[in-house]
Order: sequence, then C-alpha cells, then structure tokens
Amino acid sequence: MHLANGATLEVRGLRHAYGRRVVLRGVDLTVRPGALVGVVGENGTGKSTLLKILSGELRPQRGNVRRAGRFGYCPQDVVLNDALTVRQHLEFFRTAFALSDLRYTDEIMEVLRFSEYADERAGLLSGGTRQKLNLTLALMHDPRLLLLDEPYQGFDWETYQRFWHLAARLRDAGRSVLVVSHLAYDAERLDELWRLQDGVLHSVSEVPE
Ligand SMILES: Nc1ncnc2c1ncn2[C@@H]1O[C@H](COP(=O)(O)OP(=O)(O)OP(=O)(O)O)[C@@H](O)[C@H]1O
Repeated sequence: MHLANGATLEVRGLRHAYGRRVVLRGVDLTVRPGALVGVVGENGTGKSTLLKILSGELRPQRGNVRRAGRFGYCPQDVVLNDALTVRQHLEFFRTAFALSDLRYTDEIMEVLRFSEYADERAGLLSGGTRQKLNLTLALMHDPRLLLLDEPYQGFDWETYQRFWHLAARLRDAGRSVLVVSHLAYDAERLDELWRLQDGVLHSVSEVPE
C-alpha cells in the first residue's frame, strides 16, 4: 500500500480499552521514511498495547492503522522456541520471509555480537542474547518500518550503544524506526520523541535539522 503523503505509518483516532480500563483514548501518529521515533511512557500507560495494534496483533476498538510496505515487529515478550537453536530460528524465518540467503542476517548478528551462539539452543541463551535473537528476527528481512517494543531489554551498555548505531544506520538508509521504552531517552538519538500519557501522545521534542 502507498500512503498518500509518503508515510510508512499513519495512525488515526486509536482507542482501546480492556474492560472498563481505557488505555488509548485517541492516538494519532504519522511516521515518515528515514525517521527514528521514540515513544516513552511509564509502566502500564499502554505502550505495548499501542505496538500490538500497530503490528496488527490486536484490533483497536476504534481508529485505523495504515502501513506502507513490509514491517518488522519486535514484541516485548521474546517469542522463541527453547528447543530450537539460533540457526534453526533463522532458517525458519528465512523461509517465512522468502529470503534467498542470510547475508544481511549475519551482518546484524555481527553488529549485535552474538554470531558465536548460532548452534546454541534458545533455551540455554542468556536473557540479553535471547533478546538479540528476538531483535534479529524482526530486522532480518530489512523491513521499511520497524516497530520495536523495549528492544534493548537485558542488553549490556556496549550492546545498547550498538543497538542505537544500528537504529541510526537503518534510519539513514531510509527505514522508519519506532522504538518504545519506559525509559526517557537522550533526545538527541531521535528525530521525534513522544510521551504516551493519559491515553494520548504528547510531543516531547523535535530535534532540529
Ligand atoms: N490483555 C489484557 N487484559 C487486560 N488488561 C490488560 C491487558 N493487556 C494490558 N492490560 C492493561 O492495560 C494497561 C496498559 O498495558 P501495556 O502493557 O500496554 O502498558 P505498557 O505501557 O506497555 O507497560 P510496561 O511499560 O509495563 O510494559 C495496563 O494497566 C495493563 O495491566
């Protein structure tokens, strides 16, 4: 799908409640190619609910989401099969994404520094390494839009820095990167920063050109 204004993601009037608890009250958001966008909010404000709706995992009660092109979704809960090795996960997703090879995937693994775990079963990996695999599965088909829910949970400081370099590289290559976190970021890493509060997004900062 091509969105009229060239955006990769367009969200209008999202509302969602769990029973009587209204979590999203009217979320609007437009994400452009080559934008690194952050959404922060305290625990329980609805960030994961928002990303589940953006990825299509959850249907909103009201409002609509339009995406252009392929997207990658890194959910907060790691979705791995403990009995399979890292390589088996990659092969499975290679087939699902119809990729001819894993060259780009190998590059991501090098950047995140976990190539040496290729033959390890997922169930034996540390939390941070599981998260590296979770993130790689979302990136490996080089989607135009990335929806990343707390993508660096469990990362050590160096890996955290490497993650941000990778995100900036993808942004510079014209991808849209949306990162959700309960931490307030250094705003200079981002092109736009939004705070989810009381069910709506508030602009926190716009980084000048
Ligand atoms: N399936 C569900 N059924 C009922 N309530 C839910 C469900 N999922 C989330 N909630 C509630 O909705 C609110 C928002 O949850 P959500 O996980 O979206 O927040 P979050 O901002 O991602 O939180 P965190 O930073 O802790 O991950 C919370 O009060 C949560 O308890």
